[in-house]
Amino acid sequence: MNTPTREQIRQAPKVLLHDHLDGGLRTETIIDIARDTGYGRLPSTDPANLAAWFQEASDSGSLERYLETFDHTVGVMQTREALVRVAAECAEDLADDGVVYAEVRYAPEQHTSGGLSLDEVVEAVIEGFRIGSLGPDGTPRIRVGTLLTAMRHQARSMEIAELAVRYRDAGVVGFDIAGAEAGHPPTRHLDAFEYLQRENAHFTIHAGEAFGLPSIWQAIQWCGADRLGHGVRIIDDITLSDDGEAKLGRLAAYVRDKRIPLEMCPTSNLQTGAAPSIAEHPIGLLRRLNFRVTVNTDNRLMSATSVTGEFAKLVDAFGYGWDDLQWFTVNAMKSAFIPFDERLALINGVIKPGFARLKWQA
Ligand SMILES: O=c1[nH]cnc2c1ncn2[C@H]1C[C@H](O)[C@@H](CO)O1
Ligand SMILES: [Zn+2]
Repeated sequence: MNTPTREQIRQAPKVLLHDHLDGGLRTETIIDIARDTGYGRLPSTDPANLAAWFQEASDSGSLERYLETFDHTVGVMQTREALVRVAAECAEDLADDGVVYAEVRYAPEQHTSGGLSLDEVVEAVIEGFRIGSLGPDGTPRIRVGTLLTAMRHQARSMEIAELAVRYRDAGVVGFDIAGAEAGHPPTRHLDAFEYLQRENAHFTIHAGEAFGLPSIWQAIQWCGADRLGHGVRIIDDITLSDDGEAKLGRLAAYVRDKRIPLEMCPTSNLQTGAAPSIAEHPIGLLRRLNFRVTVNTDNRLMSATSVTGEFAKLVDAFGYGWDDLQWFTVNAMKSAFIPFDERLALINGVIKPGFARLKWQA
């Protein structure tokens, strides 16, 4: 079996569960829309400088400061035209990166200052994903599902959860909460999570990124999260002895036993200070211990990354081979919020044959 090169990784059929729509805009698009809509606060109107600005400003080591950069992306996503364009380009960019299934999230409540209703926002984004998913021959190259996020410092989670249920048959596959984690525990939104459970709906919760085990514990044991956004701090409940043997605390054991998916985003974690380097990122240990680890981008613009980029960094840091990359990918597909038979069809019909072809390529 060969060692995966970057170009081969790009060609592999990949799955992405944690990617923010407002964290993945093309810089040219931000500049175009800012010009057309009169948004005058961009730090630069040169695409390369603007890209560098986003990356540097996101490198602060603090989640709160990292989140400030979204003012500019959200700022240019306030019209139907802008939302359709951004979503279409997102689907195109992911398909060009070899992603075959993606769940992309954003917070509808942040896109109404130009006068759109929540429903109009959701419909514009779904339309953009539909357009951007189509290849030149008119057949889809990628499947994109939407996750609707509620901002954890706001009080609109119930409304957004209802929105997610209302659009569940039109392309919305789940719900999430995001934003500053410290001081905003998941249980603040318990009514929304309980409502979703009664509706048999799926949700993930950003937890264990900028705050530790109590956040993860609440997300799972109080709120009933299907998956954890990041979840890196679960390592605080794992002790390693000198000979490398790991002892799992009760919460870590629960997460592993129940196969709760971890939506890990290595580069983003370095920028917000949740991990010191890729080589020291908890993903290495969690993969070794067979937690249900998935690999994600979080914010492609802020981290200047892609799924291919994240995989390539892990190959470099941990010496991962094709079997590891396929394992992450199958984990992600198993953990997706679409029906079981559709997940299985993608695993057996697209992912496994695609990896098999690349593994033995000369
Ligand atoms: O990694 C993250 N942690 C918490 N919140 C985040 C992260 N990345 C993006 N967000 C926020 C900022 C966006 O405006 C919002 C919706 O996508 O979600
Ligand atoms: Zn995120």
